[in-house]
Amino acid sequence: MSVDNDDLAALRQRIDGIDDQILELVSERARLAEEVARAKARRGEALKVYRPEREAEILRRLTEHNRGPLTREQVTVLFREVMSACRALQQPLTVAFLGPQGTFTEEAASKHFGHDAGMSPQATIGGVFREVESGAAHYGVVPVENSSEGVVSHTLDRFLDSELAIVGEVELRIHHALASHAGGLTSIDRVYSHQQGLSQCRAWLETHLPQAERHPVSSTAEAARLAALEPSAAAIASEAAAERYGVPLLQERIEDYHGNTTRFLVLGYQSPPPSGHDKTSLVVSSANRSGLLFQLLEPLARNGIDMTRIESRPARQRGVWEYVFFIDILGHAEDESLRGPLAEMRERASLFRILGSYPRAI
Ligand SMILES: O=C(O)C(=O)C[C@]1(C(=O)O)C=C[C@@H](O)C=C1
Repeated sequence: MSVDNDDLAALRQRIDGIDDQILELVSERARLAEEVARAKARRGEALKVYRPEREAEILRRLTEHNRGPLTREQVTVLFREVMSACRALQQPLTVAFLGPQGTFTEEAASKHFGHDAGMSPQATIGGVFREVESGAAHYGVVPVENSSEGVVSHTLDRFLDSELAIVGEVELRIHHALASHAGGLTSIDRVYSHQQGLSQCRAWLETHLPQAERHPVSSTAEAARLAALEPSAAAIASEAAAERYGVPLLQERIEDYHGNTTRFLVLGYQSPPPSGHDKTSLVVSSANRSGLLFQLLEPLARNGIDMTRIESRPARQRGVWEYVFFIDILGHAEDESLRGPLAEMRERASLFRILGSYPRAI
């Protein structure tokens, strides 16, 4: 054996030793998680297996301690999977998401809950809400906004007639690929995607596929399924969806904006306690008079509360030209700094509902 081979064998032997230690430690951690489940049962909290604030705290601590060479993202993925397995030992969770399989929402749900959660694809955003409302799923994941295309209004509207709370958020970098059996761009006569996919790649399409018809469909995964059936069609979808439906990639990363990111909400019946890095989502409205919005927001401005988003939507049941405002602010509703301003807002509003306080996306 050469010296090089000796080196390699020695290094692999050390890796084997470390893997044995990791296995030993991960097993010990899993046994402790089982003990945590028994402790929760003794306190009458058996059903509260998933603790978003605790998971966020663990991930924050570990990424702060991380000295490399693994990146923050890699450490987060590893430990999310460890927690996912430990959670599944306590109770298998079912997570409804906007399907079908292969959507970006599925990717967001897996990113957040890991691969040991049971995933239940739903055809519509309303379907995801219904699955959680009926108890068929423990949690739901739906898209709420995209950095280049703005709000997913159907998600916001659905909160107006649902008791569900927001228990978490997930941010996912969205990379679109063009997938087709056509072999080359010039043979493509139609492009399928979700409306958001078509919009997020508008400039690319105008430059590279001006001749092709755009066909919006229910999801990017459905687009990949259709492109698999029609040789002269292409799909704008994730690489994972193209692979799932066996459609070759013609071009990767065709999104117009490099930082293209979608934010998803995790829905459930739970109010996570403060984690130290939280966000609060509210829906507010008031009688339609001048200065309404200023009046509602003034307590936030006066107390230096950061507002990260505001959307207005027609109030529907409340009357024509009446609006509700969906507002996100930094902090937890139980934080001392937020209690006063929120109480003042509540007094000024005719509709005031906290949709949830939850750990900020990691
Ligand atoms: O600390 C808890 O409450 C646990 O159940 C343990 C644990 C973990 O694996 O660390 C698992 C699930 C929860 O979502 C949070 C953390």
